[in-house]
Amino acid sequence: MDSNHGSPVPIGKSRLGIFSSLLTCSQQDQPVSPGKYTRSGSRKSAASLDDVRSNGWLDAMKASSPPRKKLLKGSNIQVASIDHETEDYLSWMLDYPSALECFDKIVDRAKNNKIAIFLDYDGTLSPIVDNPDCAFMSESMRATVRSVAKYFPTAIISGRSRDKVFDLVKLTELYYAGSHGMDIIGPACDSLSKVHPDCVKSRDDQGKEITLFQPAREFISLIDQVFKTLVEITKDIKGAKVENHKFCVSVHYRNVEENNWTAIGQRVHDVVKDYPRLRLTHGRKVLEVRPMIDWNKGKAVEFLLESLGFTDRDSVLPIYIGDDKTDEDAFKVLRESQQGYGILVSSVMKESNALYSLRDTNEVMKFLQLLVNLKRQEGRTRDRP
Ligand SMILES: O=P(O)(O)OC[C@H]1O[C@H](O[C@H]2O[C@H](CO)[C@@H](O)[C@H](O)[C@H]2O)[C@H](O)[C@@H](O)[C@@H]1O
Repeated sequence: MDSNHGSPVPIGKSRLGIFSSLLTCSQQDQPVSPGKYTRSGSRKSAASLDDVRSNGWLDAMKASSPPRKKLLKGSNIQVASIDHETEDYLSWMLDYPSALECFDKIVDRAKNNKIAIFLDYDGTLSPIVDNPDCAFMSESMRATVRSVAKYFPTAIISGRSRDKVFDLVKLTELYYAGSHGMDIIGPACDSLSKVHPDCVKSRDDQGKEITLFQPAREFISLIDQVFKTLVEITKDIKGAKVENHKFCVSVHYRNVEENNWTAIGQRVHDVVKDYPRLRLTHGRKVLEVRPMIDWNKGKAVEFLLESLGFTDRDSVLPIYIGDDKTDEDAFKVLRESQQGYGILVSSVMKESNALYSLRDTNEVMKFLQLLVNLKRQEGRTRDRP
């Protein structure tokens, strides 16, 4: 397991032509190198699998012994064997078992605890699309998240600005952390202001008492200045898009022709190198300029757990679902504290600090629906005479 998530990757030039020491996260869309997970089995020996992973055995066994002949999805055609890519992915699932297959095991841990749900937005609740302004979540996903929030404290933790992610999710019953956790609205909580003097008590649009925490507040004008510069220096690159997320800036190159990636990377790098208090990170076909502060999605999870009143870590089971490199900070916090579960959303093999996996947003919705059904069933059992 790569223990260096979130820390600078070794010096070298990336495909974007940037010195990778400046990138605190490595290439996102890139799957792990072939060979890391081989068709002969998992990269780890069975003996080294921990208790949680070993509960994905059934899934993993099925995965590592796929049927010799199988029906092609949606047809009656028999194929001699599944392709190598699928076989590699199934082998990868030995290390990151399906959270759907392991659902009972996951919730079993929560028997005497409350579950708290943390959700990333892009790639988790909405599929990745070319235009970030059109990354809408489906109505069925919205209804599912609304139901989840009825039974469990639920927060969205996104790289987008808090306002933008709220405009997309549109659910007032959730808590929101925007700008990679640098802009949090959580429940009112007195104890937090002792640890974080920047906490401000406020009221939301509905008049409800809330805690507002913006640890990078002093960077707002600097970020705005850098945003304007980045818009200017990328305006002649077709497909480039720059977003101002108040505490960070995103420079998208998804729609930029590949032969211009080096140019865009170099220009962004040249701007950021003049700001020692800013750092450059790398997401899914996006470069992100962020304040150099010790704060990330993992810290946002800890902050929200505390503001929700879960000071005793044994009383809560946090579940964090995300697809991005920045979500690794949250997975890592949960993994290291052995407090909850990180679930990686990925249809390609990736190194992760998560314990489980889901393939795509559809599987995320199925998982969330299972949680809701569980609570409804518990309610029916309780109400029975
Ligand atoms: O933390 P998240 O909620 O996952 O936000 C991460 C970034 O998401 C958005 O960009 C990504 O999704 C876009 C829409 O699907 C896609 O076009 C882009 O290539 C992805 O990088 C958002 O626009 C970024 O600002 C966020 O940082």
